[in-house]
Amino acid sequence: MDTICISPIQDCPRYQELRVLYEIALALKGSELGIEIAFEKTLSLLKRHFYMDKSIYYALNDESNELEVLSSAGLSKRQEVLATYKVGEGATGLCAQFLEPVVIENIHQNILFLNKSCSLKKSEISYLAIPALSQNKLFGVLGVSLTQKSLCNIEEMVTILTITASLMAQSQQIYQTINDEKKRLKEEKLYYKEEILKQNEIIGYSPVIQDVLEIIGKVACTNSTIFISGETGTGKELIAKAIHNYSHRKEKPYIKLNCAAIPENLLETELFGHERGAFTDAKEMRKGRFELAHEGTLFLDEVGDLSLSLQAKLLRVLQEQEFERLGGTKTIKVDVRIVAATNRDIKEMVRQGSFREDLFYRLNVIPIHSPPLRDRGDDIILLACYFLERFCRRHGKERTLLPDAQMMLKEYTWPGNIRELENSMERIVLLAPSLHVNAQVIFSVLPAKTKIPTKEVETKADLEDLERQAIIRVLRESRGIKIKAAKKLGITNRQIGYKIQKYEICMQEYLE
Ligand SMILES: Nc1ncnc2c1ncn2[C@@H]1O[C@H](COP(=O)(O)OP(=O)(O)OP(=O)(O)O)[C@@H](O)[C@H]1O
Repeated sequence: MDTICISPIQDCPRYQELRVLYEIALALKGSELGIEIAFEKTLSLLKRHFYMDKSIYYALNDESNELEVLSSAGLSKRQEVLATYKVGEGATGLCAQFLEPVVIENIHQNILFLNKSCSLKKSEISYLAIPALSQNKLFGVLGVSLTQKSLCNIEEMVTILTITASLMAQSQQIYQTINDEKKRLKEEKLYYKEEILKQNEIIGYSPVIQDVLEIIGKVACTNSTIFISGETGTGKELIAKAIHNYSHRKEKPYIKLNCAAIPENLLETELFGHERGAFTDAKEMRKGRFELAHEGTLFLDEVGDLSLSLQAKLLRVLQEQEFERLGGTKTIKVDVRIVAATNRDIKEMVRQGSFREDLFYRLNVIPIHSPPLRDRGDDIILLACYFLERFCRRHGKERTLLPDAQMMLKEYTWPGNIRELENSMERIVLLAPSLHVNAQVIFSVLPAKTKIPTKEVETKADLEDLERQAIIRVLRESRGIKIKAAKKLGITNRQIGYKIQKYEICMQEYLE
């Protein structure tokens, strides 16, 4: 009986082709991390297995509409640069133009084979250009040149190369998507970083704030303790942050503790931390703000609210730069720069005995006074415009301050200082009915006792300003009805029309 001999599957040419495709798929796996190496492997696999002279992957440059070599097996770096084709140019370009494979059986006798890389050898016979498509979009062209040794059933080769080109296009697409996303996130990060920096900017040109900025510039890079005094909302925390940001500690932590916001019994733990089991709820060891601020800056806000017993503990840390966690015996050494602040009259507290004198002198090494807003002159308008712009951007609106509105802002006393101005500007952006914000709008957001300012009439401009304000007031009272307003003012309809035009009064604002 004849024995049937079954050849091992490895000897079957189909199996070999599948094997190459399998290896290509493996090479392209993980190509999102960097496609150059994966593509190089792929092209080398093709070249080696099918005895090609060279295999090249051209990526489509969307902007220039050119095919540029992304990776190759068989070309030198110089040849890669030379081998750039416009879409439609030569066999490679035609393949990209018509999104179809282009087969040149004899490259030595075909004008479509341009040989721009100047790398044509006698051994090369045929050239195949295959479009690399993913989701019907062209990403590039896979070009290979076959030799006498290449096992050449051209049709089969086109199939294998079409599968390979498609896998390469998909890899390129994923890689590009990830790269674009990374770029977008990087730009976004930069934008937010700048925004945060902008929000930490101390705005102001008035002499009083310039003095503060000068002191910050001089002392930020030292390790001296700083004591910031000033009314609520004057920017004491902003000053503390600026000191940290301008110091050599800026890359280290900036830690804040508001001494007034934490109950007395918890404040000690907040400052110094606690060991596990120090008290009933202490299930884990916890570091305090002093430890967290190691090598950085600790901002003690409302330090005037510390109890006398905590003042004594704080004094010890400031003197020795060491402490123990609550319930612990280990001494912890820290290197922390202290910036303290209060809006209370600390000297008076020292006189009355509610703030330790020795602690006050320890903290008050470099005193900085944050001036109230009412003393900052034109900075009020500068800050108002700064906040107006910020809130307009945030709420997608457009608003501008008219001169009478600016005058009113300047004349108000701002007991809540810059914080009050900031909040008022946000309300104005949200409530102002139209682009031009006038004194009436400001009046409606400020506390009731505020008066619409009246100015002495000295010049023609003052007189005109007064006339403008009177017309606006009457227009508002008349709900934008011109004839009614004219009657109230005792002028004709034509006269009021002329003045509305002259003073560029926006009627839309007063119509209901
Ligand atoms: N010169 C300034 N330029 C821009 N924004 C400022 C300025 N001063 C203060 N601000 C802003 O005003 C608000 C209040 O400032 P901050 O919290 O620093 O005041 P504070 O004096 O620490 O207040 P408190 O005494 O209530 O703790 C913050 O939003 C801050 O960004």
